[in-house]
Amino acid sequence: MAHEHEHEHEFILEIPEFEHLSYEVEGGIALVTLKRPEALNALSQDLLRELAEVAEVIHQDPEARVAIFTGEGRAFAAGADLKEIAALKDPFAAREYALLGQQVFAEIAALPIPTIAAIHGYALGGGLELALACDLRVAAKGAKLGLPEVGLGLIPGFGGTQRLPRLIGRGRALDLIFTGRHVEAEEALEMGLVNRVAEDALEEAKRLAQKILKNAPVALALAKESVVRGEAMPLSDALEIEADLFGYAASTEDMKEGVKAFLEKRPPNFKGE
Ligand SMILES: C/C=C/C(=O)SCCNC(=O)CCNC(=O)[C@H](O)C(C)(C)COP(=O)(O)OP(=O)(O)OC[C@H]1O[C@@H](n2cnc3c(N)ncnc32)[C@H](O)[C@@H]1OP(=O)(O)O
Repeated sequence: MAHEHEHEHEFILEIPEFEHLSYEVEGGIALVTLKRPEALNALSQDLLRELAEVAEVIHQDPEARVAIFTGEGRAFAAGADLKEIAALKDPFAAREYALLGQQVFAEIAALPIPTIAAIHGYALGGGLELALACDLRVAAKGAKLGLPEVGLGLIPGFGGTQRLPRLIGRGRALDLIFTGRHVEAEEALEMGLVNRVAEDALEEAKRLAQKILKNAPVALALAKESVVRGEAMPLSDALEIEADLFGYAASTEDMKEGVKAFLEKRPPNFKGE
């Protein structure tokens, strides 16, 4: 233990060797790129497990202040891997499969930093469900989003029946779930399914991340925590949490700096403390 003690100020982040995705961080932005372009980034169990690992890396990486999820090739992700779904032996195996996807996406949804899905090409089924586990969605013009599962005799099983109605309302969600239709970026924007539409989704997601990065890091984490925890509670309890987290935010050095900078008519210099 003495040895560990000597190095207590050194923190070495171990990044696993990923096979089906890549992870890089630049200027506070963590970029996760799905890398199964030959299958339109279909979410195999191996890829899902790597997504869980990368969520853990993001959690631990002090350099990662906003995360963007994107896909290599011509799609964000065309859903769960249908070859693997075809091989599921019985309802129990299929239930485990849904639970795996749900757990992985729950870990992404619970990340303490803002997350953005940069969607181009297709975000279908599990691919859209991954995007729904992110805080924000940016779509490229021409992108197609949908939950086509009922056309395969399935239902959305990686959180789609829960996160979609919470995001866009029950009526609009059931329209997409019952018809399985693909909505284009512009319609997705109208229904509140995406936050922004641009020529280049990744560039726009990076611009959005830059705007977010100007703000106080602890405040961002607390704001997200308040929204996420509040969703699962009655309003009166959730408001209490909001007040507690507001109290916490008000005790940070960044709050002092933010208010001081405003009064001195200069941009703030936040330290994340
Ligand atoms: C709980 C979650 C459940 C689910 O997510 S269920 C799955 C929901 N998703 C879907 O149903 C979408 C399936 N994919 C498609 O409908 C089509 O693709 C597209 C409309 C997205 C694109 O069509 P096109 O441009 O003609 O490309 P292509 O030749 O179909 O796809 C290129 C390669 O990608 C493979 N692929 C696409 N989606 C999946 C998938 N979801 N699972 C496994 N493989 C997939 C194909 O098979 C093919 O591969 P090869 O070149 O070897 O024929």
